[in-house]
This record gives sequence, C-alpha cells and structure tokens, in this order.
Amino acid sequence: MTEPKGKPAVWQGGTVWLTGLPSAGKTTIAVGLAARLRAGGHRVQVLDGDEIRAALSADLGFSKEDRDTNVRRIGYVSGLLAAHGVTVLVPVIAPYAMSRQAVRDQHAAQGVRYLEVHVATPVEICADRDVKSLYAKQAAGEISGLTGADDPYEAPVAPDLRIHTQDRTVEESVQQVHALLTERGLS
Ligand SMILES: Nc1ncnc2c1ncn2[C@@H]1O[C@H](COP(=O)(O)OS(=O)(=O)O)[C@@H](OP(=O)(O)O)[C@H]1O
Ligand SMILES: Nc1ncnc2c1ncn2[C@@H]1O[C@H](COP(=O)(O)OP(=O)(O)O)[C@@H](O)[C@H]1O
Repeated sequence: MTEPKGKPAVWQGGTVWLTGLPSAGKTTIAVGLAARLRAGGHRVQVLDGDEIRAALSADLGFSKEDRDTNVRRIGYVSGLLAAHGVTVLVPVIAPYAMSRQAVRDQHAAQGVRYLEVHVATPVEICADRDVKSLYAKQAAGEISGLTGADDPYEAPVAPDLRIHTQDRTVEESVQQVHALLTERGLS
C-alpha cells in the first residue's frame, strides 16, 4: 500500500486507554490528542464508546457482564490496529479492573504497547458537567445503573498516568497525556 503524500508516517503503534466516569473528559482529551498526533504524522484511530456501541456492541447493555464483553471487544480491535502501527485512543469507561487487566494482558501477549490513563475527575464535577444529561436523568429516577452514580467504578490502582481535569484546561490535559506518550516512545 502506498502511503499518502505529505509528512512521513510514524510507525510505532499502541493503545492508550482513557478510563473514567461519564463526563470526566475522556472523549475531549482523545480528540485533542488525536489531532496533535496526526499533525505529527501518526496514524491515529479513536475508538469512541458511543460509536463502538452502535457499530460493534449494539447487542449489549450496561450490566457488568455486558460491559466486560464490550471492553474486551474494543481491546481486541485496538490490539489489532495497534499491532499494525496505529496509535489507538480509547475513551471508554471500562469500570471493572478485571476487564481492563484482560485488555492489558492481551496486548502484552501480542507484544503491543498499552498505556492506561485514568481521567480522575471527581463525580461531583462530572455530574456538574453532565454533557449528556445522564446524571440528571439518574437523579430524576429516569435511568439507573449509571457509572459513578448508582453503578460501580473501580478506579485504577496503578495507571500509567492519572490526570485531574478540574481546574485544568483541555489543552493542559492533552499535553499531560502527550508527554506520557513521548516518554514511552509513542509520539
Ligand atoms: N448506565 C450507563 N452507565 C454509563 N454510561 C452510560 C450509561 N447509559 C448510557 N451511557 C453512555 O454510554 C457511554 C458508555 O459506554 P462505554 O462503552 O464507554 O461504557 S462501558 O465501558 O461499557 O461501561 C457513556 O459515554 P461517556 O459519557 O462518553 O463515558 C454514556 O454516554
Ligand atoms: N481539562 C479538561 N479536560 C477534558 N475535558 C474538560 C476539561 N475541562 C473541562 N472539560 C469539559 O468536560 C467535558 C467532558 O466531556 P467528555 O469529553 O464528553 O467526557 P467523557 O468522554 O469522559 O464522557 C467537556 O465539555 C469538556 O470541555
């Protein structure tokens, strides 16, 4: 396959999983980081939670079992892409430690780089942002099983990076993750 003209492609791939509560800032950071990496010549794919659920996991809900299946599916796809030189950014809640560990193990078994970033925005801030009005709906009793409100979130014990987005600009948060990638040879 011929590479597009322009900046030379950068070939090292890997998965960067951004885990955190709804409205923590996962998608915003992934989109900002993707633009920055693409400008540097990287092949980048963002596997957004909502898009993947529509395309690949439409059969799944938000039970523990379904979330685990969803996370493992996304991990499988990201591993394939990353093995072929793509930097895969995954802004997906992934609330259970065991599912996240399974994805990490799967990448290790394939010899593919994997970084976990905990977007550790406190639930009060997330509920205040409430980008999709989910916290309001949960508080009003219209939905249940919302991560962080009335469904579990197992915070990572030893992520590669933990970031606090409150009192930070989006650009500062993107820069923090970009610095991690640089340190680990992924940018
Ligand atoms: N009950 C409940 N709990 C959590 N999230 C909910 C729920 N219902 C819908 N949504 C919306 O779906 C997005 C979460 O999908 P994910 O695939 O990231 O979740 S998971 O990893 O399978 O738990 C999530 O997207 P983000 O807000 O971007 O995190 C929500 O918008
Ligand atoms: N430092 C920051 N990093 C990321 N998002 C931030 C930051 N400060 C404020 N925000 C805002 O928080 C919201 C996060 O929404 P989103 O990225 O959709 O969250 P998630 O994907 O985790 O559900 C956006 O409106 C974003 O502009």
